[in-house]
Amino acid sequence: MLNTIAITTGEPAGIGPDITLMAAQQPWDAQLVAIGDAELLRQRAQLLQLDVSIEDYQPGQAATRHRPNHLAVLHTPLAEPVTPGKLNSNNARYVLNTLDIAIAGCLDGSFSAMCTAPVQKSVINDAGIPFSGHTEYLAEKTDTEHVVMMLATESLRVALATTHLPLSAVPAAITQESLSRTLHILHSDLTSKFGTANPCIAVLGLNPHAGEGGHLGREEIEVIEPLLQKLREQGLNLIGPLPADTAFNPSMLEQADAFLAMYHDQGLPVLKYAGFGEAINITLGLPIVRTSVDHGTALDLAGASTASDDSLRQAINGAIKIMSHNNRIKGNATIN
Ligand SMILES: NC(=O)c1ccc[n+]([C@@H]2O[C@H](COP(=O)([O-])OP(=O)(O)OC[C@H]3O[C@@H](n4cnc5c(N)ncnc54)[C@H](O)[C@@H]3O)[C@@H](O)[C@H]2O)c1
Ligand SMILES: N[C@H](C(=O)O)[C@H](O)COP(=O)(O)O
Repeated sequence: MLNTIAITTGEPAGIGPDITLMAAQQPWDAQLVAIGDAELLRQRAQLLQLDVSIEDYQPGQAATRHRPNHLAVLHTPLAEPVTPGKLNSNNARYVLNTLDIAIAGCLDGSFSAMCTAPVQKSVINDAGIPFSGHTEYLAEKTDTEHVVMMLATESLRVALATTHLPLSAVPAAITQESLSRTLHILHSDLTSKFGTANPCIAVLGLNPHAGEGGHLGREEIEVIEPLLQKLREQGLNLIGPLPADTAFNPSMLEQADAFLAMYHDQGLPVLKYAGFGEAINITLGLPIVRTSVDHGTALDLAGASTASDDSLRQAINGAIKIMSHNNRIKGNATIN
């Protein structure tokens, strides 16, 4: 079956339109449908001197394999014209409209997966719409109580126990209930989406040196370790809580299928240092498949021909791989 992947083109003043057009230049074993303003994409292609023909996509039309240098666009109108690099909060609703269309299409089966180009969280909030990130927005719009953000390269996967919240709010958000849900989702999605049976998960501590036996914080002793022990008894393969500074050592990198960091900037700098531009962001625990780039809107590069589309291409490939894995599992389930 040919998969149809919706690509939300992200913040219109950023590099989302640019990298979508760049990725459209190559063949894909899927149908790609960009969700964004068709005229914006035409103008950006002209500015970047990319020979990509923008074609109208109508919802429900038969799926056809992506043709290089063509881009099917489900036209979603901007509120106001865009200057690359210049944010305009009047276009914030447009950005959310593109996400809503992709989510609805994934839920009703029109799309097999969605792949998101970066959005500028600040300008959406400036428009008066509270917005923490795609991860939280997707959870809310799909009525999913708990999701997990995971970024992955070919050789390293880092998931987060907490996502976009101020550092001062992190300790209170690390509860046994939340950690337990996160670890169950991580365990189950590493198996179902990545084919890793009985995945080994290395869990980081919250405090320096994982609390140094309680002298540098007690969350490891009071919250994390007892929970890990309980989950081990339920069969999860868990290591930790590990001191975060030494957790990413060669032996642990060899052993662990994924790392769980307690907060955004504990885990993501390591991952992005290891593979910025090649990593992808996957939301685990959703009823739909969503992958994304590992970078932001790069306003400084919009319309300038210097942005790389590597991470978007990886994100599209990641979605295709997850879907083929899901299909294999469904096939096996039918045979068994
Ligand atoms: N998936 C997403 O929607 C997503 C992800 C990360 C950040 N953001 C948002 O993006 C905005 C800007 O964030 P930031 O400045 O921290 O990060 P950024 O990734 O936009 O930029 C960091 C640096 O990396 C460079 N860069 C980024 N993407 C690149 C690419 N594809 N090719 C070449 N160079 C690239 C930029 O030019 C800049 O120098 C923020 O609002 C942030 O929340 C969104
Ligand atoms: N935390 C992500 C990163 O650093 O790459 C980024 O902010 C995107 O998050 P969402 O996918 O939730 O928008």
